[in-house]
Amino acid sequence: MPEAPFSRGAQHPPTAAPFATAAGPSGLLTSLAPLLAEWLPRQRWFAGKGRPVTGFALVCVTELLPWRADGGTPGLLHLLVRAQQPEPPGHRHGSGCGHRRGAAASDCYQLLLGARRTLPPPLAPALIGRPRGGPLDGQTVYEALFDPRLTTLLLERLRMPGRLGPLRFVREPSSTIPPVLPPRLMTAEQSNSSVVYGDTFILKLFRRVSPGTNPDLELPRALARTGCTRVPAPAAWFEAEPPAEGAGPRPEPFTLGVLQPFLAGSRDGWQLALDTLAARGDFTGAARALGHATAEVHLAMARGLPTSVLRRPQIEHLAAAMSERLDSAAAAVPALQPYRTALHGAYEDLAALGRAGRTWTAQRIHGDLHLGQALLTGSEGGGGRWSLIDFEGEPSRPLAERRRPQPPVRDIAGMLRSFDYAAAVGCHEHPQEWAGRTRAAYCAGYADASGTDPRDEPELLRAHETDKAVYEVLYEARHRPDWLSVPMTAIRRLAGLRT
Ligand SMILES: Nc1ncnc2c1ncn2[C@@H]1O[C@H](COP(=O)(O)OP(=O)(O)O)[C@@H](O)[C@H]1O
Ligand SMILES: O=P(O)(O)O[C@H]1O[C@H](CO)[C@@H](O[C@H]2O[C@H](CO)[C@@H](O)[C@H](O)[C@H]2O)[C@H](O)[C@H]1O
Repeated sequence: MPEAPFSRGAQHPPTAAPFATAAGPSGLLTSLAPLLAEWLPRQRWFAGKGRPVTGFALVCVTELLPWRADGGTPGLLHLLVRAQQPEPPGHRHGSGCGHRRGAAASDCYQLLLGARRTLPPPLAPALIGRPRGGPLDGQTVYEALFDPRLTTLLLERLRMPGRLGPLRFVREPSSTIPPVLPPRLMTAEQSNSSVVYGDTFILKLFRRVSPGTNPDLELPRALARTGCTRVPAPAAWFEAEPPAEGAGPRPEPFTLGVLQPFLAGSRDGWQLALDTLAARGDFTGAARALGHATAEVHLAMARGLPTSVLRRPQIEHLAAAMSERLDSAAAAVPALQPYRTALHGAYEDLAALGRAGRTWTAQRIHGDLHLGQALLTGSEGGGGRWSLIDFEGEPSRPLAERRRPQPPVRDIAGMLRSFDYAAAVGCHEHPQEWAGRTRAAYCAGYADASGTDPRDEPELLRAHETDKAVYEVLYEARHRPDWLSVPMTAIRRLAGLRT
């Protein structure tokens, strides 16, 4: 792929004036490639772990801040690059984020690179390397999100929207973003990267990106329009409109980052559950309130976005997709093999209900709901309030699939799986009992607010729980092999075997 145009930005925060564009610098990618090949696979958010990176292709590059050769000021480069890798073993269908050619795949990543002559000591952990040749020769290149000067500039871009080369910065007209908010990079384990500004806003930068609006922008905006206050409403965002690749059509814009209010002092449900377990406390009140909050968000999504009815063909298709995911996961994680037949049974039961004339409503859902996606502000005993975040869906699923209406029980199954995880990781002496009590409270809270008790549809719930546990097996095998036993215990239970 030829190097894409290199867009030069203004040195100061954007104005409404158009930005100048210069021709692309030759040798940029060539000089960065060996450094990125070493650095990228080490990042928590790199999705292609375990497979070599065989090359890079530039999708677009934008100079957000020009660097000075004498090292006077840092520079900031925004890149979208495709990392070329062989397909993973047992791969059936793509992530939807990348291109595929033969047995090769290439996911597109968003990179923000700082460039300075020398790195001050506090930025040492951000080092990527020193390119040889190319326009960055003589500079030190680093992860820009560690540098408060550069993350401040990003906020400025969002505060005063406009275009810069392929990038478009948008602010919700009703939102006010103050000019000076000290930034700090979040250090939590994440699938993306987030910067908190003065405890007022949080900017999430998507790392693996694909054409089309990210549901983590689309759904919170739609929920805000319905008046639902359970989800922080986007205040600003930015996207890229990269040039067409080859003779193909111009891709849809890629959502790159979303700024939303920061829920200061909040605690996430995962930490809260573990703390409660450690203190041998009761989590059922919190779970009930969380079920209530989940139902409120589901009702708002059903009001504000299209819904559909799942009849026999759609139910059979849903069951077949689950079966396919199971086969694909079992090819990648052999530990699943002994349980395949029994697990397929859950999907067959679902398909049988479809054949018998059962129908369900599908709607937009969260898509990857677990305790870590629920934030409690205030104390749960003293009138605390749950909010839900991170509507991106399961990161490894194709974007089109994540944006499709689905049965809301999919989210409920996700949260029920999370109670299982908490009981296992929190070392409860009777994990299944604790998880059972917590599940019952959550479902009861959901039923109170929605009038629908998920336990009344056992086949639907079991099929979704099984699908989620299979996803988790793959997720843990790739990201946290030490935790593989947690979803594997559930797999054995769901397959009807003793744990
Ligand atoms: N609006 C918010 N207010 C407070 N903390 C937040 C907010 N949004 C996200 N966080 C924190 O950032 C973490 C990562 O956010 P998340 O959207 O889940 O990113 P990722 O998709 O990278 O996992 C969350 O677990 C939470 O601790
Ligand atoms: O929060 P993300 O969008 O990055 O979601 C991914 O990572 C999650 C782990 O951080 C993973 O969740 C799994 O582990 C959780 C405990 O750490 C547990 O509460 C969840 O139930 C379990 O699924 C999630 O699956 C993955 O998509």
